[in-house]
Amino acid sequence: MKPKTNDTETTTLFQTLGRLGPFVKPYSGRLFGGFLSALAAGIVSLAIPQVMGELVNNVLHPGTPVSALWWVTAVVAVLGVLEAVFIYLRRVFVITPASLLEAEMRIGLFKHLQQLPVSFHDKWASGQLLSRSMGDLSHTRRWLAFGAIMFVVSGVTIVVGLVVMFSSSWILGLVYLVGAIPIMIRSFYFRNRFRRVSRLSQDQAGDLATNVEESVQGIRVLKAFGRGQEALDDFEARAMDLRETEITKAKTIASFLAVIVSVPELVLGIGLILGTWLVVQGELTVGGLVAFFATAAVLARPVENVGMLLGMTFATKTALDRYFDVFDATNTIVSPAAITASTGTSTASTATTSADSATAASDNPQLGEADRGTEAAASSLELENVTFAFADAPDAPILRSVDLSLRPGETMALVGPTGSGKSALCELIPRLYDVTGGRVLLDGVDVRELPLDTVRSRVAIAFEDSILFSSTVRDNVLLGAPARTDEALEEALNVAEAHFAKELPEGVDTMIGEQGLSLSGGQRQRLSLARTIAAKPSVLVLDDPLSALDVRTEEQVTENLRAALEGTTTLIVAHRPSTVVLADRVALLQDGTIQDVGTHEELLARSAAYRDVISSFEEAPTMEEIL
Ligand SMILES: Nc1ncnc2c1ncn2[C@@H]1O[C@H](COP(=O)(O)OP(=O)(O)OP(=O)(O)O)[C@@H](O)[C@H]1O
Repeated sequence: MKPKTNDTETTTLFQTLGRLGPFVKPYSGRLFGGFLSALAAGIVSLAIPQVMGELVNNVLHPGTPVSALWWVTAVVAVLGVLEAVFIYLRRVFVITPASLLEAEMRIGLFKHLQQLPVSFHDKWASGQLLSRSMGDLSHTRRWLAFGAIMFVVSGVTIVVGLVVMFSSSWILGLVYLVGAIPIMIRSFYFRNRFRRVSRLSQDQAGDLATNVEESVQGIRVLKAFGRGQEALDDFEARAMDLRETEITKAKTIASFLAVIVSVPELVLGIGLILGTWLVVQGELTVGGLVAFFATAAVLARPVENVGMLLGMTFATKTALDRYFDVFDATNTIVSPAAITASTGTSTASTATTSADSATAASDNPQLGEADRGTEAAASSLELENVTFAFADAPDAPILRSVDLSLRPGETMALVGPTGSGKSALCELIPRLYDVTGGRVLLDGVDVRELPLDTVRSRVAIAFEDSILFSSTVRDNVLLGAPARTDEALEEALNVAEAHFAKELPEGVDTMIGEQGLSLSGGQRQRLSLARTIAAKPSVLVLDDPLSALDVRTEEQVTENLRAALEGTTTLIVAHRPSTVVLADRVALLQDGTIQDVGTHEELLARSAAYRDVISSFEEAPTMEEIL
């Protein structure tokens, strides 16, 4: 089960929000402009009650000329318009930076996800990554564009409003301030509760996204096995869990709002009684009392907003924690620092850096040359005492003391029982995983000591599960090709026996993949193989990429490969005797280690284990055919 949640809180609110600093810095000018506009709008709204107090004290009495009334009204109207203008300016200032920041953080996360090793993706559910790069960042944008600024402005408005109240009557100001005590106590409990429930809801939303993704991807299986109802029940249970959490969240906010709204109302009632008494005692003017109430009315909105904004701020902290959970995941498969610096590849340092081997790589003209864009000569490939264990099972190595040596241009078949670690071995070569012991050597140099770009351009791998992207046949096949020419495309399609691509409605420009034409398993495999061939690697790793082809086509493809990739070092996982026969040598992988290496005939003659594996092959030919 992939980890989905991280309930442990390791950072405070300010630490998490502080991490937005570098992202916000380029836009600090505009955001500050937005803050000033919002502040100005708050201050102007507070000035209106003062003008009204003036109106009551100095204008509204018998004998005042009507022109004075007009004058005061005009001032109030101008202040109202000014407030509206400042609110408009706040939006204008913040909308661009907030949306740009959201886009940049999203792109940054995607880039990081691309760089993170396969072992990271083994552990993380895709729905969690989706919700973190979409929903959580939208939340952050909304908070930055509105929540953060309004939170500060509301706070400032409340403080300024209190000062104004104190200046007209310290007793009334004190009553209003005392009312803040239950609000502060409630805020404390609200903060803790809301933080937990908000994290739970965002994690559950991620799980739900995973569920939708898996159900859509596996729709055929669900339908074929009549398991639609179970899938629906499972989805419904998760959706209802999320609903429960959302309700708890809403109740948490509602109970906080109940305090935050009712306490000021209560304070206002007490203020009315006290204020009237103060007016009767001659200690407060009627205008002062009116100004107090008008100020309290202006403050009602910011006080009410503080609850909602506090909730939004904590939800944003959770969203950012979830974002940084992924963003902070360290990339363990990187280029050595010394070579990175000279090639300009942007990666972190690596534990496997060695100055000697960096020199070895740059001294070796074959390995030191630029990567994509050149057709590489064959390389030798060696696995030297290799041990490998997956990160989630470090004490149960899949591969132990594996020694294997392929000469430049040699084709070696790798056979072994299912689950013996053939795919794991293949994935060590282009560093999709790193060995946990021993070394993988390309032309005598440890792959961990070569720039990652070099390794990935020298080694091309085709998987059994052929992944095609929503794009044209041309783009899919030429994905890693040094030359994106028609000739390269034609050659790759021919070798992979993928002539069908030219017969598609729009030929090689037909859209395929999830958003395009559906292809059969064998067609997908052939295009995936063509993609590997078009990459013109010096080491070709074929992890059973022909399994969906019929025997004749597979034989044809294997023959084509031998002719077209003459001089390319090839390691091919084989499940059919026809593939094995065409290889120069065969390696038998069993119980996590290489048991024997030799020609097909040699192994047949001397290895009972090999004969067992061969006879278990689905399409096992007769002994006469084999010999
Ligand atoms: N991410 C992972 N974490 C832990 N164990 C894994 C992981 N991926 C694969 N395994 C286990 O490693 C072992 C070797 O798997 P691998 O896919 O390399 O076998 P294989 O020889 O290619 O099998 P097949 O012939 O069926 O394709 C299996 O027992 C598998 O369950």
